[in-house]
Amino acid sequence: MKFNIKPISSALDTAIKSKIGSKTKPLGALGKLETIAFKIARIQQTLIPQLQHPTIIVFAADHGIAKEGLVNSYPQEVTFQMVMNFLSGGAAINVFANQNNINLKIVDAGINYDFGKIEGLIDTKIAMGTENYLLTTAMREQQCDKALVKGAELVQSIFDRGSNVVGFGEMGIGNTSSSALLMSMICNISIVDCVGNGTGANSEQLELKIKTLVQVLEKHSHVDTTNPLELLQTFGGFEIAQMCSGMLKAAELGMVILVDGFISSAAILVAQSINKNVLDYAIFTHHSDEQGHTKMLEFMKVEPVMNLGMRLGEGSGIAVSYPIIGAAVNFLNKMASFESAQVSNKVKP
Ligand SMILES: O=C(O)c1ccc[n+]([C@@H]2O[C@H](COP(=O)([O-])O)[C@@H](O)[C@H]2O)c1
Ligand SMILES: Cc1cc2nc[nH]c2cc1C
Repeated sequence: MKFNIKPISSALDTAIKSKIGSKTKPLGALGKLETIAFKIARIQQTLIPQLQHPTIIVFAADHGIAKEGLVNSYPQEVTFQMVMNFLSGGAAINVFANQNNINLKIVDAGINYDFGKIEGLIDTKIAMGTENYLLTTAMREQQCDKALVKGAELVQSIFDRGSNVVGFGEMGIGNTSSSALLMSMICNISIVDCVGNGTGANSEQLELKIKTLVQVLEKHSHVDTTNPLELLQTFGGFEIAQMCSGMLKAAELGMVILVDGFISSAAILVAQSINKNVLDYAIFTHHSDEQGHTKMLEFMKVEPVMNLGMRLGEGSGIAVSYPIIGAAVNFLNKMASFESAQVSNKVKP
């Protein structure tokens, strides 16, 4: 798949900065809100940006490795059980998305469960979960390609329905392990520094998780670390692959991309090694408590909107931070300027 992501033009940068500077506040006093407003105005190439039809997509999939219980605290079934919970409106993401009027889409990217015909679940299923990467690659090449196509198509359909801001959330028992492996390979950071507690591993479980992932890396020691698609195929998950291509498509369409926690960030980590420009379109909504997230964010040289010590996934960080992002757009559009409000902007020399 090819993505044609335009680097963002800097033609409006001075005008946007000057509009932010003209507002009735001391220079820089809105802190990070100013950075967010600047970024969104830049993505949309306008001085009056709008957030239209915000949508969070929750990509859910299973991981072969999780059947063994070597890297995960909760059983694999929790993936489909939580998807049922999403569909009946009882999960954290339902509560926060409703609170902030965000559209929610739940996607079966490859869950190890047959849902039959079920209302509200989008079917982009590639298989009943990935293979166990202790034994073979997580995906076959065609499966990885198919996942990339489906993720991009889904984002295109959301754009076609009038959305210009899209958040990427996920659910998948075992997916912090895939994310840590991808991070270790792409960032060239020891796996020990990429692995964290996931859903809540204790010290013994964490030790086993690290030991297992070291074995996985030994098994795949010949993988080409400069080839992001090979990495995705070897260590990825179907939800991570679909998020990755969805993000690249969103950037191609000029949408604002909202990134959630560790797994969502791992997806854009892969995406940015396919096309660096994707980062220009992305807002990292929160700093997850998952151990590896700090170094992953540092590697991409990005600063998240907030840190509430959350480590849930589902797109919950996106939904909770959304009012902050709305505030950034609102101040840029609605605050008076020194001139319009006739407030003196003369500071003492
Ligand atoms: O988003 C995060 O930063 C985050 C951090 C830790 C865990 N999670 C969620 O927990 C699940 C994966 O954890 P694990 O321990 O099974 O690999 C998956 O469903 C994620 O949504 C999510
Ligand atoms: C209960 C539960 C809810 C989740 N939501 C995202 N990942 C999750 C993992 C578990 C275990």
